[in-house]
Amino acid sequence: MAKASCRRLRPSPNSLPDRCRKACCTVCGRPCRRSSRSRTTGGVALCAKLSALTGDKLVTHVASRYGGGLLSIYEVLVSSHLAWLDDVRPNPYADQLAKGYRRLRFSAPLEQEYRAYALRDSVELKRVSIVFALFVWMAFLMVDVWMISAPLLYLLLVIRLGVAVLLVFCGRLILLNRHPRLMVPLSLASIGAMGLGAAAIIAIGHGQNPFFPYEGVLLVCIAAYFLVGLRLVEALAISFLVLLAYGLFEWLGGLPAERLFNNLVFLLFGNLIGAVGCYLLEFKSRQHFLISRLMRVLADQDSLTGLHNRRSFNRQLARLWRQAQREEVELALLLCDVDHFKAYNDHYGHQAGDRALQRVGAVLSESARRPLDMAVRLGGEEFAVLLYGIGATEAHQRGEALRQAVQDQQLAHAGSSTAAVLTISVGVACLRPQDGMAFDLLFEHADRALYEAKAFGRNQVVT
Ligand SMILES: Nc1nc2c(ncn2[C@@H]2O[C@H](COP(=O)(O)OP(=O)(O)OP(=O)(O)O)[C@@H](O)[C@H]2O)c(=O)[nH]1
Repeated sequence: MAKASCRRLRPSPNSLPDRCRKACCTVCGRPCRRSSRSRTTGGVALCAKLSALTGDKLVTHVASRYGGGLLSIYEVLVSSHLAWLDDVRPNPYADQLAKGYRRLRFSAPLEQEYRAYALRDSVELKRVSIVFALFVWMAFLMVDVWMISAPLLYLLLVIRLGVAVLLVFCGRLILLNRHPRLMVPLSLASIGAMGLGAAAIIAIGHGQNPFFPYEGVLLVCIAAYFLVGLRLVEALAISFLVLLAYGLFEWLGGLPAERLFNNLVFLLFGNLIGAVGCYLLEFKSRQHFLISRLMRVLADQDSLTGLHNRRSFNRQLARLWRQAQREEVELALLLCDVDHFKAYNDHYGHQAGDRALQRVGAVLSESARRPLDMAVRLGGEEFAVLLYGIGATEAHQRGEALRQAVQDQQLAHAGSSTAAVLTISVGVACLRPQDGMAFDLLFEHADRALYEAKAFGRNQVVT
């Protein structure tokens, strides 16, 4: 029944009611394996038969059986490889991976982050390339001397040396890397200068020697696609400008139309190959960025609550300890332990226990919203909140607010001898880091306070 209405309502899968979405494969419309949740969050639903196939077999099957275009095959392959992403969402990197980026563009904040990453990632490439470019540019001087004679040669030498001076200027700034924002404009200026210079030299050279090689223009374009770490759109723009200049200069220089046409066709196809390669490189670079960032987040995150895990906490505590010492401010640590949690598990079951921990985690995460604060699940039913630049009195108040907020969640706890609802005990410690003081001390103080809070009857804050 669901399948029949589904077929009738096609071709707009997104307008289908949830039951129908759940029932239909994106490719063939047959009942699928994946849930409506994963379908609506960007994954591609697959019928049982398609899900059983992998790799080449899957492509062949889709293409031959259903006549699907390149787009469908791409979606089927990408979605089947990234099906695991549903387990770690919501997360901006996972969301973007699942959504795709065929147009080589992420959503706004991620796009900025990627560009900064790509810039840092390509600094070394840019440095090597600019030196290499200068070397090759000057090596072509031999071709000029060999194929062109004076007085035209002098004009070529002026252009070649002029471009070389510009390359040295840009190269120096690129090697120093004092102004990261200038790296892309400097790369574009270097490529542009070489492209326009080469186009002018070739057009002038053809005036005297029709065999003067024009392929140097293509070398410059290939450098734009592969050697300077430009994004595809930047490489395409500068290459287009270089080709335009080449066509214009040759036309002004009087190159026969048939030869100009042949040369341009060759250069265009060379650029096409470069652009496809550059697209694939950028696609992979973006994928690497998303996956590596996602892995970093997952490695530092507690999978149940989404809070920081112990590893992330240890690293951050050591870092903040040093910073607090430099800035001469206090660090506060609130150690929180859920009261009678074993009894909660025993009474309501492990799944309910997990949900309760998630609720406690959400309350804690609300209390650590400033950039240098952090909420952590240390393990089991033990949590911590690290607060930067906060004194003992305020830290105690924050602990009390936390305890109250957890109690206000009103999670019934029939197995507790402390209260009718789930509660936490909080141990608070506050220290101003000094020379020779280890950050373990903060932890020890908070642990002792927590022990006292438990010993004095639980559901309370001890500083
Ligand atoms: N549901 C669930 N339970 C967990 C998890 N991690 C640890 N636990 C349970 O948490 C319980 C902790 O028990 P205890 O260490 O005895 O602490 P408690 O019962 O809270 O006693 P007090 O701290 O003295 O109030 C154990 O039963 C663990 O199985 C988890 O991820 N999910």
